[in-house]
Amino acid sequence: LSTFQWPNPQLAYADKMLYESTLGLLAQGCPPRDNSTVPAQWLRIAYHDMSTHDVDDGTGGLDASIQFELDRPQNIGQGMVDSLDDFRNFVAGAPFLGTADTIALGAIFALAGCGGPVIPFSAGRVDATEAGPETVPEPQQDLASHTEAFRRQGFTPTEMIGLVACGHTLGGVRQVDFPLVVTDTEDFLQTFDTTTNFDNAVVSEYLQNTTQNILVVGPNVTTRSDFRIFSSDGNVTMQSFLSSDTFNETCGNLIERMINTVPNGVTLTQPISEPFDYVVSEPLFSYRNGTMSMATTLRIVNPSDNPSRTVTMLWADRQGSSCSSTGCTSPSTGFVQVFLGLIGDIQGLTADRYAFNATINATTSISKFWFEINENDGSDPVIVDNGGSSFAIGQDSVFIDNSRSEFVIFSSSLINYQKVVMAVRGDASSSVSITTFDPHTNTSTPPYLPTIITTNLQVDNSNPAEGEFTFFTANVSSTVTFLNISGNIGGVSYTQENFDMTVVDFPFVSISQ
Ligand code: HEM
Repeated sequence: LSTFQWPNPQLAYADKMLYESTLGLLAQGCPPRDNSTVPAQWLRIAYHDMSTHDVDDGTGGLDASIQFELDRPQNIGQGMVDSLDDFRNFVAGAPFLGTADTIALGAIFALAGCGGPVIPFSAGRVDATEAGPETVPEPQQDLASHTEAFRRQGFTPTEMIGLVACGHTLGGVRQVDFPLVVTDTEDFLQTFDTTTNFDNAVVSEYLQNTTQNILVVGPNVTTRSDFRIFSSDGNVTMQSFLSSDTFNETCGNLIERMINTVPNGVTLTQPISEPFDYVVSEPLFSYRNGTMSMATTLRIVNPSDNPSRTVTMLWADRQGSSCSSTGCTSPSTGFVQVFLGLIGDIQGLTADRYAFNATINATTSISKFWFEINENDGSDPVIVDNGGSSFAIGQDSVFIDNSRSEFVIFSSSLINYQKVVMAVRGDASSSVSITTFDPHTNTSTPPYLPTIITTNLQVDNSNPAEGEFTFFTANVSSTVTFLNISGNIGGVSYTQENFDMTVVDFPFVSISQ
């Protein structure tokens, strides 16, 4: 079983972006853009970003420093900006999954979208805050410079041949950006091979001398860098790539290493090569009239087609008094099919997401929950209990009230925001603050840097105190993805880290203005 110990917001979110973000769909079918293809642009930016790595001192690598390097001739091209726009528009960044991780995801989707190998995804890259060295190889440089550049990036001369052939199976060279390479001004883009897909045509056409690859046969001999690299070992490596299995396997391995090349000290997560079997979403609490409710969901991968299946949430209270030893139970309120995106489609995987909305006595509350999946066919029910420890609710004294909070929309403009209402088990002398992570900056050009703001909440006059609870509030941007909560009630501190705002279900409130 592919699983992890909950809570692990980083692994859960990495799985979600790999399997449930819409980014992959932009690469599906290897679609055209700017005379090239979307995946070609995504693969090129991944290589250029990684090119800053230096094995000798362990600096640079895939770190999104490309965002600060776009004015360099080596990084010229509309594809760079378009790719960064795709990444920010189709993957909502998180404190533990930033632009560098998204560039890595882009490379994975690029290969998969064009029929190439599926490579595993590890998250955990750290976004740079400044430019790296100017170390992207350029076509006019000689073989010795390229061999040294790849050595510094961590690749042998043979791996250099592989990496360049694997990269140059997609896309081509644009005339406007490289007029000294593509001299015919009628030629918008000179593709590296005659197929759009990720395949070894770049190799076979080169070996058959039919290639139109401008970096092999271009009019400018100085910029025939692919020729110099491909032929550097007497074509031995290129010959081996005539086997598409060898080509695909080598490319998968080399590009996986390429996207996992990070500065020393950066630790990547375990590689995700299949969706986690059971993923639980952020529990969402509400309090009203002496009763708490908790909504959550459970994603189940590859469920059999069984209409008799029942999925039940069970939980234990905080004192052990109101629930029997087997726990309180709440049946699923329904399920939806989850589309596991480009990669799930290739892997032939499906998933269902079961929803729960448990009604909980606010005084006895909840300490942990777990699930039972019963196929009702005589087989033993499956217990999903986080490896035996259940899914623990750390504290129930300070929580975002999902039904009192609001998603506020001004009908006259595009501006909207979220009114966060925090339920605090204490009086108005309590204090509570949130630190919000918003992956969006107010700029329309890279670098796209996150905004992190700490806000003290105020007593919410529109939600008067009720039962043991006082309500506090603050408005946050509509694009906040995660937040940390820190409260103090009568001198006792309560915290919750990485509350997932991307799954909240705040009621919509429209304000006409
Ligand atoms: C000596 C090494 C390399 C040189 C000199 C080189 C040079 C170039 C040049 C001049 C272009 C044209 C860019 C444009 O017009 O937008 C290009 C495109 C491209 N390169 Fe490389 N490259 C090298 C290595 C790599 C590697 C290692 C990869 C990835 C593994 C890669 C992936 C790509 C891709 C996918 C494109 C097509 C981009 C598009 O069509 O939008 N390149 N390369």
